[in-house]
Amino acid sequence: MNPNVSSSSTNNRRKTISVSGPAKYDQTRKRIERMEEERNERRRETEQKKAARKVEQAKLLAAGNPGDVDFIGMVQEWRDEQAKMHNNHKQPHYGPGSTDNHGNIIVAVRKRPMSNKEIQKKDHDSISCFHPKIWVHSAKFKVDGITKYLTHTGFQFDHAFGEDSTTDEIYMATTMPLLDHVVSTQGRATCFCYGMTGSGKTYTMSAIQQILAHDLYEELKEQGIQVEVTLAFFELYGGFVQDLLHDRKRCKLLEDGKGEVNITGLQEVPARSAEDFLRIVSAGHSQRTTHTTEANDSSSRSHAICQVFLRDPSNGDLKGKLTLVDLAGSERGSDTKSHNSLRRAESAEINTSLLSLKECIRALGQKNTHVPYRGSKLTLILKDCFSPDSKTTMIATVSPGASATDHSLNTLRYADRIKEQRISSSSNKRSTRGPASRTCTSSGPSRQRISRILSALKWNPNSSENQFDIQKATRVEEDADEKYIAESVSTLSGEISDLDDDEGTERPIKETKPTEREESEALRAARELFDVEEELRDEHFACLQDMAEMLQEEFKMIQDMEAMAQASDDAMDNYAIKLAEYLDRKELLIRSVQAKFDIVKHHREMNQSFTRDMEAFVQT
Ligand SMILES: Nc1ncnc2c1ncn2[C@@H]1O[C@H](COP(=O)(O)OP(=O)(O)OP(=O)(O)O)[C@@H](O)[C@H]1O
Repeated sequence: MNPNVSSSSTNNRRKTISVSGPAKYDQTRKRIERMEEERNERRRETEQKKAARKVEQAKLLAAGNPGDVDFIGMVQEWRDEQAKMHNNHKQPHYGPGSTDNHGNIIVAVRKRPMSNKEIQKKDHDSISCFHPKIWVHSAKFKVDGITKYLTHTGFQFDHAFGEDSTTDEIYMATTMPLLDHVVSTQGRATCFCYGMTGSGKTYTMSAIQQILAHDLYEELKEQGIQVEVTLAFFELYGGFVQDLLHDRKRCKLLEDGKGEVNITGLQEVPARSAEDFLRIVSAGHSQRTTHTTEANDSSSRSHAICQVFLRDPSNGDLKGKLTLVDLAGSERGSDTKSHNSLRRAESAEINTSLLSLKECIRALGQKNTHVPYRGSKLTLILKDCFSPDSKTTMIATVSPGASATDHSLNTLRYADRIKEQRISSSSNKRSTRGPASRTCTSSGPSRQRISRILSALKWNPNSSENQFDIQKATRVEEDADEKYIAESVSTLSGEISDLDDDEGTERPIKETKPTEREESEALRAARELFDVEEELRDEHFACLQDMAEMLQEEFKMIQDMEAMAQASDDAMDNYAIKLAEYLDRKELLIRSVQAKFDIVKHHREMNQSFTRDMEAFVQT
């Protein structure tokens, strides 16, 4: 025993030891017990999850959808969350009462249901539609290679239709406005269906044609318009125009001295009734060129163009023209690897024409005076569809399967680029909004017409789920004019006050203030420069994205070519065909950036001259 330590302190310490020893032990024991409990809890949870997963898997199997249960669960969870915030495409976004003003271009997307083939291949639905948005869910694995997660890429269009949407709804939102334009203004309008092969273009376009056939004659009768309806139906296949209504007779594409494009040999067929119309169109469809592709057993490898002419019965003068274009399915380079050289050349031509079409519609949306319609035969044929007073609808169709997400993303990006430009151009033109947009906002189909088309829909008008109410719609139609005027006045005053605010910050010295007109012109030039610079940046960015994508595909193409070189003498030929396609696409992309760059250059020069004038003004 240490003599320096008193017995009392030793006792105290003993006491402490004897107290803290069992307490500490107790604590440790409790912690171990808690850990064990937690582990058991985790095990129970895992077991429960496994059991639930099994039940879920069995349910999916019974429902004929044996896809990846984890990804399906994640997508469902995400949808449940979103459903709280969004509506499906239930409300009318067309007709009387619609406040949508989509201008000259309407961009819509349609997702088709999963096909039996996809279900058998254990694919799962990876696209969610909540009008006007659509999301593509990409299934990913973390670096550990086990943990699954999803990425969600969203797009917004004028209309987004899910697998439950009927073609009647799609018709009313996308094609009916075109028919109205053609019938009531004797104008021109075009409806395109675009998407990857097997995504539902032909399905959608055929159904639109069915409804259109009835609506057209009813509409002409209702409005008391006397015209002769004639149809031309042809396909553009491998660069050749073939008349589908006359045994696929080859026609010549000619451009006369005035720049008018004519298809010589193409014959119009009179369609005196809806039944006539349908019979002719169905005969045309049966003549289309189809082949089996990786993605579709019966893939249309041509662009099918159905032209509906309204002609003056006395002299044949054109009184309106509606063009319906079922575009050939887009395929990516990697999809064409198992094709022979002819099929690959076919795909290359299709892709080039689709790229060129995108550039033309974008130019139209931007109200560009130069539309690059010479980029392909397709756009050359459709030259008159790109006139400034024409209306255009683009329906992008997507397949829902997870195995098609890359394609779906491509399709949506394509459609988005068209819309993106349209939005920026319409916002540029905000201050010039006038009577033209008034027609779109306030006038719509008659009450009878809405009920006629609605009666074809599967909706029950009495159901509380259907927020479409004919009574209400008619009331809104009556109020629309007044509302339009009020809206216009308030928008205009908003714009004027915006301008005033900006001008306030620009005024440096009171005495040297330029006149109001000169100042607002300088401001407008500055705003326009800002807008076009932004457009150039967007264009450049999108071009780089496309180029980066192409770069990857080209690397793959070279690898494929090298691998094939040992097996086939065709390898170099195929490589050359694909390379030509890539070079064409790049040229188009560069041209579109160059065009934007030239516009910016022009605006910068204008702006500098304004600045010089303003400085000179200040100095005097
Ligand atoms: N909305 C839909 N509802 C039900 N089935 C659909 C729908 N859309 C497409 N399908 C079916 O999917 C298959 C492929 O459709 P479709 O032939 O229209 O595709 P596509 O895009 O025209 O293909 P391609 O470009 O290869 O010709 C068809 O069997 C069609 O019946």
